[in-house]
Amino acid sequence: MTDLLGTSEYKAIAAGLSFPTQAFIDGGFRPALSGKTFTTTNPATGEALAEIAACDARDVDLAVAAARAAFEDGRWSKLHPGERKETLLRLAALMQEHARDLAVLESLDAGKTIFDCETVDVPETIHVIRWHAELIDKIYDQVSPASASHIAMVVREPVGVVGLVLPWNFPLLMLAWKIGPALAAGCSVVLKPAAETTLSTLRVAELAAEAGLPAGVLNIVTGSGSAVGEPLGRHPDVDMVSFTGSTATGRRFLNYSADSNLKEVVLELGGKNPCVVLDDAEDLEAVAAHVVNGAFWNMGQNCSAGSRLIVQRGIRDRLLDKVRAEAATWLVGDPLDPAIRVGSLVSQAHFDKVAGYLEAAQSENILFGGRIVAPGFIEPTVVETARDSKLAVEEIFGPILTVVVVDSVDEAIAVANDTEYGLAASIFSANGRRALRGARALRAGTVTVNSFGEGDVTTPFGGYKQSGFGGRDNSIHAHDQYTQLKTIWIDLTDHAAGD
Ligand SMILES: NC(=O)C1=CN([C@@H]2O[C@H](COP(=O)(O)OP(=O)(O)OC[C@H]3O[C@@H](n4cnc5c(N)ncnc54)[C@H](O)[C@@H]3O)[C@@H](O)[C@H]2O)C=CC1
Ligand code: BAL
Repeated sequence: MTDLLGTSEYKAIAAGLSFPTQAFIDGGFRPALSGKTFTTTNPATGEALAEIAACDARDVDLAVAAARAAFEDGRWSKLHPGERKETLLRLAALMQEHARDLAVLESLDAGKTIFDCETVDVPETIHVIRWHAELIDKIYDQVSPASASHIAMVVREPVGVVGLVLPWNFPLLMLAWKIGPALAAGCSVVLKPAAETTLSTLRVAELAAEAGLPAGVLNIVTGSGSAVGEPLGRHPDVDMVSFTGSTATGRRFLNYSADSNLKEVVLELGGKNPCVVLDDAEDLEAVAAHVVNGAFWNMGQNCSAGSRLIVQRGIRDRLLDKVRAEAATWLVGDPLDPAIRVGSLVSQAHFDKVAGYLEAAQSENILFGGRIVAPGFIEPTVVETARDSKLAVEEIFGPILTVVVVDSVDEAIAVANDTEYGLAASIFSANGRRALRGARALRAGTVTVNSFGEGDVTTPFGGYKQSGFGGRDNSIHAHDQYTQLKTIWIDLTDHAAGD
């Protein structure tokens, strides 16, 4: 467990941080070709943090060309997997060396709590990079069950130049989920961070160069979705795109692919994830802790947030008492105070969106919270509502938990599945068979039983329905995104000898 510092010590670190602000292309930092920049701010204070290169399609072209050259000459793609592993392990070690600075940078740029950055985001990011590095020299190719006169091999090859487009809610962790398997597999990367949260990504690029990652293998193009994300999605020399973000933008990437070179597309999208608590659930304090963590962790800005509590009537009152008591312990405030669990929403625009839902909640049955604490800061809010209300149906991506009361297990499952999304779900019951039947019936990529979570790096993560498309992040299955299967069929017949 990380030893946390005091707020004043974190503020001192923040004041002394230095980090790159330009795009990282072909092994070096450079301004946007247009010379333009955009301002990134600390959403908790509104203060400007840095001016960052505002790239456009011409910078994307440069980055893709650098990535293609690196891929084709094999400076990374053709290395022995063990050599790629060593470089990625050096990167992980450098990130560990600079873990505290990375945590503070992440907190400043995203409004995330230093508690989460120190205890989850940064350590988990390092773990994920290490895990994929360690995996890559332990994956074997296959030989098929062909006849004695043939050998048929099924080999994995890196897919080529990959475009990775990141969201702002877990900037470092999503970076690791994507570059970990992509680089381990031997791909070259052109990565676009979310404009709101670019700084930690650029710092990792700097560390990757220090770790010995060859030039051109990891390129970071900074800027907006329309100026950088779209040209990357449409680029004819990008072989695949892996995207995490909203369902609306994910849909665009399918169009970009269809309109350009039919690049492969993997989408990890939104969610409105049900947390089902049945009448026979036990240890309601623990259940409430999971419910509150699921709903309010990272200010609810989590695609797998357990944002819909579906509770059986018989347990409603007792559970909600515990939920209220637990939510009251989640203090809202300065993200650099390690006692704080709810920091700032990521941006003014996102705050405005969530505040709109909070406004809608005022005409419902608010059971806890319901207030704006300060610009950017919304207190954890629990609101009972009809199953088909806007609050219960739409992805809010903020600290607002809806509660829907049901009368039976069947109704609970039906309400849980009555959504266009299917990313994650939880079910709480002391009856093992009932819980497992529920887990099988819930239409979601990850279902947790008697807990909230999204698994770890060892288990695949991705969605059913409009929560996902084309592949999975995490686990050995993440490597399927970044590799092609090639069949090599060898005829052993010696025609000259007649056998
Ligand atoms: N599934 C998830 O993890 C996330 C879901 N969201 C949801 O999306 C909502 C909107 O947030 P946004 O930041 O606007 O998400 P977004 O999906 O638009 O942004 C994600 C990434 O896509 C890029 N992008 C945006 N427009 C693009 C375009 N036209 N072409 C190519 N790339 C583009 C962005 O710059 C960013 O890097 C949130 O309120 C939340 O509901 C947001 C972030 C993460
Ligand atoms: N929870 C990890 C994936 C995401 O929220 O974007």
